[in-house]
Amino acid sequence: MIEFQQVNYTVDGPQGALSILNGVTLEVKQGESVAIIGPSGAGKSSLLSLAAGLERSSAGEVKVAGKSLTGADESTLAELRAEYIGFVFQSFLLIPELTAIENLTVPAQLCGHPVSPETAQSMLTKVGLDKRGHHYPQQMSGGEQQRLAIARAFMTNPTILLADEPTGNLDRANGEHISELLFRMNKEQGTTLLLVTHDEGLAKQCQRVYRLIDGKLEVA
Ligand SMILES: Nc1ncnc2c1ncn2[C@@H]1O[C@H](COP(=O)(O)OP(=O)(O)OP(=O)(O)O)[C@@H](O)[C@H]1O
Repeated sequence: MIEFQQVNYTVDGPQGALSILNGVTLEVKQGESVAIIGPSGAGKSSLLSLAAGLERSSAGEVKVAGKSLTGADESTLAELRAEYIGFVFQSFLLIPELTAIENLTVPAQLCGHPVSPETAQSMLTKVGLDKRGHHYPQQMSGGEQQRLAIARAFMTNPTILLADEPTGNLDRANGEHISELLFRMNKEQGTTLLLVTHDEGLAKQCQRVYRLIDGKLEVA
């Protein structure tokens, strides 16, 4: 479902070219769960961005659902994302002008997966935000915003969920609640999970764990 073949990723840093990924090869099959761990700045978020087609590899090939992202134009990448991918960003990327319910319904509509406010409300209940539907993101705590971002990623029943520190801002109880939700989706809907996490408990629940170090993946 997700394939990286000898992927390099280099960006322009203040002191010239900065190599972030250097020959990353990874295959995640449908329904698998894989965690990526590694030190801060190792390139974990960059790896997820490449898998989502939000960034482009400098060399090698990235494929999603058998389709190559390398050389694909922006509209093809947008279609692939809308069809297959849910993304939980480290910074949430909620829309400040929209209420919690609207943060679920509007992006789903824009991706061509319209959902009713009732469906959105039941997703809010699943993530423990049932009383927050009419609140705006700035009226919610960091952990609540994170749960809303996770609910948004689930709205379209994505084939692939890419999540960057999905339990990062949550206390233990809420973190466990969210990981339970992630793995329930993984089992019930066959969702392919690729997670970046510092949460050892979450990583251990995944079928495979890799460490990203010096631009390369090694089995953890
Ligand atoms: N577009 C860019 N331009 C310049 N530097 C970048 C760019 N994108 C990422 N970097 C740098 O690449 C490195 C890897 O960043 P990335 O966010 O992927 O790491 P990470 O492993 O997810 O870190 P963390 O665990 O702290 O979130 C960092 O040093 C970052 O500053």
